[in-house]
Amino acid sequence: MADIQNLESLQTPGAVFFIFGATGDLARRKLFPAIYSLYREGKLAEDFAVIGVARRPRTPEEFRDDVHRSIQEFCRYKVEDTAHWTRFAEHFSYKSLDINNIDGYVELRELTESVESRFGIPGNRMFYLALAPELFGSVSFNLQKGGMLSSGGWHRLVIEKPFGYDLLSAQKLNEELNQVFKEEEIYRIDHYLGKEMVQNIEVIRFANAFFEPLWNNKHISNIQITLSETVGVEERGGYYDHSGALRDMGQNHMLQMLTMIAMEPPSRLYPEDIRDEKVKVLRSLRPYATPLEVKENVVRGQYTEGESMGKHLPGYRQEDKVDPNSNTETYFAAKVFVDNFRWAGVPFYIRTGKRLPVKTTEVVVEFKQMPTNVYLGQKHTLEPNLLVIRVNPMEGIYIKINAKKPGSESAIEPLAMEFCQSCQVGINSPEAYERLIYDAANGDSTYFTRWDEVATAWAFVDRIAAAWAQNPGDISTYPAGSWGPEEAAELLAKDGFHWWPVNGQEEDNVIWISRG
Ligand SMILES: NC(=O)C1=CN([C@@H]2O[C@H](COP(=O)(O)OP(=O)(O)OC[C@H]3O[C@@H](n4cnc5c(N)ncnc54)[C@H](OP(=O)(O)O)[C@@H]3O)[C@@H](O)[C@H]2O)C=CC1
Ligand SMILES: O=C1O[C@H](COP(=O)(O)O)[C@@H](O)[C@H](O)[C@H]1O
Repeated sequence: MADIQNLESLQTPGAVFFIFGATGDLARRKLFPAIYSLYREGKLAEDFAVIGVARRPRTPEEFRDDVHRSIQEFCRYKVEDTAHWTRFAEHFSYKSLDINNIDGYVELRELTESVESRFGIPGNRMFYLALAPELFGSVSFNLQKGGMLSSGGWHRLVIEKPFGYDLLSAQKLNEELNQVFKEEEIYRIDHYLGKEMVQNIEVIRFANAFFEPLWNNKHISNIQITLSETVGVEERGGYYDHSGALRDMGQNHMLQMLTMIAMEPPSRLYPEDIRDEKVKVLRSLRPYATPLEVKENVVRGQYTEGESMGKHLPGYRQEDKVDPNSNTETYFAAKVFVDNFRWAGVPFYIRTGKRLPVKTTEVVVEFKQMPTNVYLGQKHTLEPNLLVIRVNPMEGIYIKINAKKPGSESAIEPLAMEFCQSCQVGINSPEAYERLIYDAANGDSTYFTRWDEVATAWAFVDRIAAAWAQNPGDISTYPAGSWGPEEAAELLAKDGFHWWPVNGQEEDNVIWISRG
């Protein structure tokens, strides 16, 4: 394993990065731009190579043109210097190959060995599978059979979500992968774990003496996690209609964020120590015992036609490649409990959905009210204190406190003290995929999901999915461009809470003090 204490100063070790699915959407929008950003920042050593693999024929020049276009469109750095571009692009090769056909792997091995000898790469190979999950098993088996795993260096498999459709299919997939790769060689991507502010949750919690003593059920009344999107299903209707919001966002990104908020401090910052703490949280999630409990605690919804920013939006059932009678949820909200000493009795409210009014990822930690309100006589109700962690698109944190209105005798007003990281750091903030590719190349698995995390998350989610499957038509609707079904507000109202506004849509009465 790399010396993870010194990662910030490391260049990646010499390696070949294989991108299986190199003609696909993920490679174009995320992977090529991430590799280019790492190169621009000097984080990739010169002894690297990228081999793109997919069925479509491409000459090396055509492939490099694809990469160039993707960078110009999606990367935070643009290509400006031709000589610099040529030096970067010469590291890229392409192999047209049907993953299921073993014959092509002989040529792939020959190409790999010639590239390794040209750039002096010591046999380290990282296989990034930007492919449909049905192909994961076949490709890993054929990599072994085709002699791609017998070079002298390390071999790592990076795989995209979804990791299975439920616990059973995930177990089957994992068994297939384990026939070829050891657990420590498998890097399961959850790109939310690569986001700056998701990683910052750990620092905010474990590097600030005034949060940790309050971070428990004695002082926190509830926690809200929102992952809202304005987009619909775009071109991914075929995949999404089979998946739905619970599997697409809930099983992975939402529960991973919850673990970062709820985990105990690890004794050391080694990957396995952190992952041990995260899996303990997942094991402590209170399972819904009956379909009735699911109904009472989990809201599901599907968007109908609506409007956003003056634009008419179609309903989900009218989207491309979606069944016109589909009951797939495009929204869910849930009340979740973490049954351990720290969190007993504190509800975690989580929600995600497509076609909501704003794109945002935010965590709101709401603190308990003061034991008594000494200002009640002066007719002041006190707002609860909040800590808000903004993950996306705004990055930063703010705390909301009550303060005396300057100049008045007794008026109290809520005051938000904000650090806006995205305002300060802006364009230099690394994209999630940059960080994750960099970490995988350096052998740091901290921000990848371990098998027991994936399995435990599926076990929790499967109960919800099974209850829904008993009554598929029992789904609420919400107009596209709204905040989801009304039942989601009732979920909190029953407990005396409400969803706090997100993404800068704060209440008018708050005074802002910002740095950034
Ligand atoms: N796109 C995104 O934003 C995200 C995607 N993901 C996941 O990433 C993975 C890839 O997604 P995405 O890029 O959108 O998918 P695409 O459908 O756009 O791309 C799939 C790629 O797989 C290649 N491919 C398909 N079958 C074969 C085969 N038999 N042999 C060789 N290559 C093959 C295709 O190339 P060709 O047709 O030339 O063979 C293409 O390059 C999926 O698991 C998805 O769930 C996860 C999060 C976000
Ligand atoms: O994994 C996924 O994430 C995206 C949202 O990611 P973000 O980084 O833009 O917040 C979501 O649109 C997609 O459906 C899902 O598969």
